[in-house]
Amino acid sequence: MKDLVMETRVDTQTIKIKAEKAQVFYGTNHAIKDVDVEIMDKTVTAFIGPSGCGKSTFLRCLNRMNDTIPSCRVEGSITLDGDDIYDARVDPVQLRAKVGMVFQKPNPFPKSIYDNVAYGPKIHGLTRTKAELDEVVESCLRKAALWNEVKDRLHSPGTGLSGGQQQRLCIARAIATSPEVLLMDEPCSALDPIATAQVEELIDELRSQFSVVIVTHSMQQAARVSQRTAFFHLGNLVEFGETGQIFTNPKDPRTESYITGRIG
Ligand SMILES: Nc1ncnc2c1ncn2[C@@H]1O[C@H](COP(=O)(O)OP(=O)(O)OP(=O)(O)O)[C@@H](O)[C@H]1O
Repeated sequence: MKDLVMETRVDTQTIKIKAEKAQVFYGTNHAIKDVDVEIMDKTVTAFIGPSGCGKSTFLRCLNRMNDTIPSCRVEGSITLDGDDIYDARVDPVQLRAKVGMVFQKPNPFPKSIYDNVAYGPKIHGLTRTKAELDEVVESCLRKAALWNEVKDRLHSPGTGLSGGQQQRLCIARAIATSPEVLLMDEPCSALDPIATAQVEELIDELRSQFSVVIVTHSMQQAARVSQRTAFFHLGNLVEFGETGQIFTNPKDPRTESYITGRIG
């Protein structure tokens, strides 16, 4: 594992998201227990841990995606730039423009490539003219490393692209609202190794602009893309620190068992 860990340093100390004593229940199932986490700006944070440990549940708390699950209840405090995201005055749609999300399975809208990216800026009124919107679409497709492959077919359906291209289109769509944080739930699990490498490269570029939080089953991927890693086990956050330390010198025996393949 050691040789895979990138020696990148966390180059900012600004906290974007802070969770304190976060709890999540699905009915009586206590899925997340007392989690305290600080997500730093311009940093990639990886959530790792065995299946069912609560990584996706906790990720979805960070932009209130769990609001859409009727049995789900969130307690504790989660703030973005110091403001409580669960405050009654917070509009979840506005929150999700600031804290965007990319899912495991690429899910482009049944619209053109152009309209997939233009959708967010349009509904949030971020551009005034067609020319401005064209610029945003082009710049997001470029940032998502997709422009050259689609520039001649912007009005073809997004669903007609390959899986890897569709995932990069979903990333372009997510960054079109200029988010401050991008949540990615196993974004490469449906992709082949080449498309995975392209998305990983993209993640590294995106962190110059905002925070990225990625759930991954691949410890190699966590080691390659993240600067900080959180290890979850049975709904608890067991250990959270710099990725190099977690993979080479874990403090908790449960983390060590997981990264050496003894649990999970
Ligand atoms: N929509 C849901 N409704 C009810 N229970 C859920 C729901 N989603 C997750 N859970 C439960 O919450 C717990 C944590 O699941 P979660 O999917 O967050 O784990 P995970 O670590 O992301 O797992 P995986 O790696 O397999 O995706 C599990 O007990 C799961 O059954």
